[in-house]
Amino acid sequence: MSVAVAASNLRKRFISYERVGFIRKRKIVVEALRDLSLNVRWGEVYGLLGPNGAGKTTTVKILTTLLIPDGGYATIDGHDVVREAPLVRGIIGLVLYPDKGFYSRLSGYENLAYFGRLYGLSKSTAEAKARELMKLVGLENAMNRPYEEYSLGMRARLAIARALMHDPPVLFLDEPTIGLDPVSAREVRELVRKFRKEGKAILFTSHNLWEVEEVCDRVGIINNGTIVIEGSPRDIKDMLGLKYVIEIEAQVNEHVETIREETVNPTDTLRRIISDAESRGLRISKIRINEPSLEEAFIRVIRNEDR
Ligand SMILES: Nc1ncnc2c1ncn2[C@@H]1O[C@H](COP(=O)(O)OP(=O)(O)OP(=O)(O)O)[C@@H](O)[C@H]1O
Repeated sequence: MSVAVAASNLRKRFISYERVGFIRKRKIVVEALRDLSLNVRWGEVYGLLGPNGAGKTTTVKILTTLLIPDGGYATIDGHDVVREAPLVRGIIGLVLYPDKGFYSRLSGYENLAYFGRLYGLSKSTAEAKARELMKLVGLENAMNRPYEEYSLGMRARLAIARALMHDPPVLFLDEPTIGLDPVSAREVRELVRKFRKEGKAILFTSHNLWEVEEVCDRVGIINNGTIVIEGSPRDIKDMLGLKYVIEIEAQVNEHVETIREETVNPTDTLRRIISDAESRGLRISKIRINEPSLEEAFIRVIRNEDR
């Protein structure tokens, strides 16, 4: 699988001011990114996780040409995000939270058609695409209602539709399910899986770790501006040595025995427990395996880092 998004040693500093007393201000330097590197492959959903202020949005903004890094470089399909910014904009779709830039008096459909024109589509193509995408994101019944009347969930769906107007092969979805009800959030996850199947590369951020675990092939946990651990959710749990809990209920005649073991290697442990139970003439009636969650991994990583 080749690389769609490549970031190498990205650095970004913000100069800001904090108040000291009523009038005086003191200059502060915020190191938002410190040598951040990551790759997203074609046909992959990459989840960027991190606590508030870790640098996720800054990373997304650099990769989508909205911010210029102070150091390092990044490419999208081999094109430099700074030197070839206009070209890069043509091959990426972006959903940024909170979404901005829709025209409140225009309908959802008119907004999409308008952005389609900005992407260089002809009037008829933009209108056809707008109709198709309103349907895809489940807004066909609200096509002609003004944007200002849209609920939070409808706005989130429209933002996804806008990101798809020019059919980009690379998608950046910054908290695309925030504020969505469970049914709508599931529909968005299904859309993301559909895009992956089509071979698109998707960078996804969310604070919902359960969701990230369900949708992402690989995850990078970012803290204080750099990736501190990366891999599939399973790999990350293994790297941290998180324990699975295996519980087995076994019977001999009327007697029920519960065997419970914590392990980092569930396959081998399960095999051993089953063979021990069988050699003792026990009949296994229930097996339960509790997998550690990505949330546990996340908390472990961030706590260790902050120590
Ligand atoms: N324009 C700016 N000026 C000053 N500081 C900024 C600016 N934008 C971001 N920062 C700082 O950079 C750091 C990283 O911010 P960023 O928005 O990338 O975090 P994040 O991981 O997306 O956080 P969240 O999960 O809260 O959205 C934070 O300390 C933030 O205060």
